[in-house]
Amino acid sequence: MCGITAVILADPYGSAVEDIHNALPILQHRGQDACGIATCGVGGKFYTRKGNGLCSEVFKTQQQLLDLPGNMGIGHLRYPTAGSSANAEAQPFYVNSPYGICFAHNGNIINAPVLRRYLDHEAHRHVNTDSDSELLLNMFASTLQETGKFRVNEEDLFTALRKGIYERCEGGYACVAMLAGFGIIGFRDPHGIRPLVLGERKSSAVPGGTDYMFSSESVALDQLAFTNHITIAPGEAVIITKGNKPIFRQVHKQLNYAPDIFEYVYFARPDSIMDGISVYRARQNMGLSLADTVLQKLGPEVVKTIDLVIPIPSTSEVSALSLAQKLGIPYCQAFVKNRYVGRTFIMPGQRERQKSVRRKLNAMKEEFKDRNVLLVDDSIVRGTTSREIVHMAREAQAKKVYFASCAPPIRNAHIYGIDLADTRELVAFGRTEEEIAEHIGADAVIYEKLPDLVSACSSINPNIKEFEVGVFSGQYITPVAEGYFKHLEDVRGENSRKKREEAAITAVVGGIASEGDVAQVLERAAAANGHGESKVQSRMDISIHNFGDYTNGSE
Ligand SMILES: O=P(O)(O)OC[C@H]1O[C@H](OP(=O)(O)OP(=O)(O)O)[C@H](O)[C@@H]1O
Ligand SMILES: NC(=O)CC[C@H](N)C(=O)O
Ligand SMILES: [Mg+2]
Repeated sequence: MCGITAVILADPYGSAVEDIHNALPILQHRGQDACGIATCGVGGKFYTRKGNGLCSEVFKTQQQLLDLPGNMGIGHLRYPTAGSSANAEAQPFYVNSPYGICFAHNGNIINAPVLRRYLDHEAHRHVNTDSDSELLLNMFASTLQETGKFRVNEEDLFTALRKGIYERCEGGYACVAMLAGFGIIGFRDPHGIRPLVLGERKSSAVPGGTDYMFSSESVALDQLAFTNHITIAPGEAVIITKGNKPIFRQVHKQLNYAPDIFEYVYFARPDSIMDGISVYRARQNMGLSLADTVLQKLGPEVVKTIDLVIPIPSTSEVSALSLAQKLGIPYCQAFVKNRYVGRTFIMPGQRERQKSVRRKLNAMKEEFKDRNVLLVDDSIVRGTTSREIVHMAREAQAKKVYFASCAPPIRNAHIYGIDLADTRELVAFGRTEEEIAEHIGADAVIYEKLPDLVSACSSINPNIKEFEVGVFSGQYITPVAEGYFKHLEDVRGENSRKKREEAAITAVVGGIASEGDVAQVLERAAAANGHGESKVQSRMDISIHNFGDYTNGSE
């Protein structure tokens, strides 16, 4: 998941960067690695600022915003799922031909190697990075180029989207684009895997004029006073040109409407409505059904002995409260979160994630001491949080520690938006529930059942009958080409090799380690790469040598 937004103001002299810059922190939970804004000013000139870091780190001064003039623009927050986390892969991307296009993407393309080959061998376009988003942009640009026209119109754009993207690119995508001097575009994949919503606001400068904003989540529209939210349908594209009303077009026939259920579990903010489903209500429902499963699995006698239901801040708080209410057990926020530490799961690097759990959460000992506690989290993915948290509860002298997850066991890769090198990173991979409990140190682990999770969401909007649940079931909504998982592993392996080498060079140059040490550690790390537990050993070796955190998701 990443966060995307695009704005076009009715006022030709207005400044779109203000709204975009205000929207990005609201969507920050969708991507913490990189951030960027591109605007289009007088004469169709683009202005861009982007780079690695949070929004507040990339945009530090007022001048940096003043340097982005123009009444339309697009913004992006990145959580890398393809390519690397290099600065060069921060979005929006830009191509100068045809017409000048800026582009931002949320999602993951699963036939990237095919597209890359096509762009190189047949379309002869230069693709500068390993990002799948840059491929999408070039597929669009290359097809648009085929019109050979001096100036394009909306029809040409819809056709280029259909031929260049919908018919050739596979995976999950919600995108915004901006054509120099022309307008903005928003579109969504034919399954509606990734979200996109449009809102409008009365212009404060032009009587009768309307400003428009696309956003990954409705919460950004709410907070910036954009109303009349319209969910972009799967396979639908919307073009908004300067001073005009949006043109909606079903560019590709809607395949099965299957939003990614993980948006409701973890990605999205609770105060967003996605595909007509309130994330808050969906999480409440998850808590209610999980309460039933806890009762079934532990039995009423054990449940009676539980003193407290404790959420793992922040995402699980809504579900944990409804679970506690249903079981009639007191709810206690016994883990306190440091509000200045970001989301742990979407951080790059296992070492960073582990350190962050302890920096982010503190257990109030008085609440745990001599009590039986039921900890509730939205999901257990790598087990980084749950393992650490259970230890913290034990250190605080809890008696029994049960752990409940609002999502079922995750045993498969998430191919449309979670950065995982390989399924062996998943704590549930190849483990039974008992083994997972043992691994994280809990007395028992209770998981939501998949049909319960689906109905927690679909009961709110019965028009959405299907969800992308591949991460739980292994059955993905789009066909997955043979060799795709191997390709993912190779790309991530290659990235972490590069990072290892960079870290080693830095260590030698900085006098932290000798060349001999480095060679030895690199050799061991390379040999261990991809072989389960032995990776941990190599990671420890490297951290002993203080090379910094070179790991990028895959290790
Ligand atoms: O099993 P794991 O690999 O640890 O991943 C799952 C955890 O990561 C997420 O929390 P995160 O800290 O990212 O965000 P939050 O504050 O929104 O809960 C999620 O809410 C779980 O707590
Ligand atoms: N999380 C996302 O949506 C990522 C978008 C794109 N695949 C990237 O890695 O930059
Ligand atoms: Mg969490």
